[in-house]
Amino acid sequence: MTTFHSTSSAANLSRSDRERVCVIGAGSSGITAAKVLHERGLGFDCFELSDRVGGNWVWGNSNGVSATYKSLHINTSRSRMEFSDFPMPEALPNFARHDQIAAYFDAYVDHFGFRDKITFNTGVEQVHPLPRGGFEVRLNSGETRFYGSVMVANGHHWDPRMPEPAFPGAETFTGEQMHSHDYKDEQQLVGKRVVVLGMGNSAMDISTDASYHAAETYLSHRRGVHIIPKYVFGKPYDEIAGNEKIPSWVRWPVARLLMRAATGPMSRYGLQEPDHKFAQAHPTMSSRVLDRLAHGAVVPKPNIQRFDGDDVVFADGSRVAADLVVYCTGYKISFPFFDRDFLDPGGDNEVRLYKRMFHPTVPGLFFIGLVQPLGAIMPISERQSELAADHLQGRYALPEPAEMDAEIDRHRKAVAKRYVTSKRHTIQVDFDDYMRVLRSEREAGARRVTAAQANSHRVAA
Ligand SMILES: NC(=O)C1=CN([C@@H]2O[C@H](COP(=O)(O)OP(=O)(O)OC[C@H]3O[C@@H](n4cnc5c(N)ncnc54)[C@H](OP(=O)(O)O)[C@@H]3O)[C@@H](O)[C@H]2O)C=CC1
Repeated sequence: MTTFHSTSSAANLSRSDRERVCVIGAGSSGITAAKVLHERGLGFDCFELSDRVGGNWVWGNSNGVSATYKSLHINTSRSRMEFSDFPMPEALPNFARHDQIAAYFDAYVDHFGFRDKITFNTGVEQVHPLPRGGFEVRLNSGETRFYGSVMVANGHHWDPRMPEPAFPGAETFTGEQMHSHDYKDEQQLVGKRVVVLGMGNSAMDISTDASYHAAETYLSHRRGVHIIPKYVFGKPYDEIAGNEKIPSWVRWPVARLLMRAATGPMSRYGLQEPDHKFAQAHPTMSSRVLDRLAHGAVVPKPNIQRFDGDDVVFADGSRVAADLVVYCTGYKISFPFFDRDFLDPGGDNEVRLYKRMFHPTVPGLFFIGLVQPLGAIMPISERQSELAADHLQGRYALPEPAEMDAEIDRHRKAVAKRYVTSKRHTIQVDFDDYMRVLRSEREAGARRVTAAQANSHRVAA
């Protein structure tokens, strides 16, 4: 990673600039960061492209980048996704719909009273770390401001990843091709012969929608996954052994047995058997797709091999005529406001961050919610925001750069060992384990503060 040097002449920030934080985005992670800063009495501005909070969860969001579709229901249960100090209303279903979640986020902002700190309809266009510390931030209004710290919460499910390279014949395929990000409602599927590609949660939802509205639905996949039903033995699946006190070596073997009992092998549904164990991939959750496969309303197919006129040809040589191919092939991590030679996850989705949130060489640059958990992101963003705020208030100290680098390397090795090799897993974390890591890191950082204070007293004496 290269170190960026700003061209700005504003090398020194005023004291009030230095104490101020810029929060990028008012989605689920941005509002969490803003709420913590607000409660701690720290000065900040939060910038949001849209005219409202909620980011990805706002269907038809005016920011133009929400991935939400009309039928979307979250796949983490109410008790596991709610903020620690703001319970989700009990009247909500266990797996809430997008508009219920967006309303919950709206209510959170009003409950804690920081809406006036969010500047709506305003994008952050550029962030330059300054050589002597702090950041120059340019807004799409043309205004430039200076901040001591930046909390990046721009999300990582908005920049579509198309198959790379494109399948042979894609340029002459006579049907329509689109990414799941452009799927908004069932009208786009009505009466069509649809091929859905992928085995993540977008593919499950869209193939299920298609099975009710399209003429034919095919689910094409290059790798099998363990599809998890939303309820297992009458309980939301994520409540079973979901507790940060339970280590993952206990949690996952138990979960594996339960899931195996609940669904049986994936080949019974005509799908490929996974080449990995349960919890070695980002979880794919859907009770409904299993039914639709069992009903023959969704027809499983191997990966797309090529296109031929209006035919989609699959890896096993079978072919179907199709009107629409929906690529549910995931997302790129993108920071359009950073110079590429400063920070660019590129096509590989790789970002080197200490404890998945601290830039190791640029003080004051924090990333909130830049993880893909086996679980919900909101409680994680909350804990990350508390840690960043502790750091800003001098209650949490980072270790030396070499130690941060070593931790990042260790983490990358562990991710490579634990998860299936895929660009979708570069920022994967195990929810309960990571929550525990953040808790113990908070304590470790507090001890570093005490040690540094003791040291400086010794030097002064
Ligand atoms: N209901 C909900 O709450 C929903 C949540 N989500 C979340 O949004 C995020 C994004 O999900 P999603 O959009 O499904 O994307 P994912 O990244 O999770 O999944 C992408 C899928 O596409 C496959 N793929 C990628 N590239 C290719 C290729 N070139 N050829 C063939 N297959 C390919 C991947 O296979 P491989 O594994 O081999 O790389 C994987 O099966 C996830 O965190 C998900 O949980 C999404 C939809 C609904």
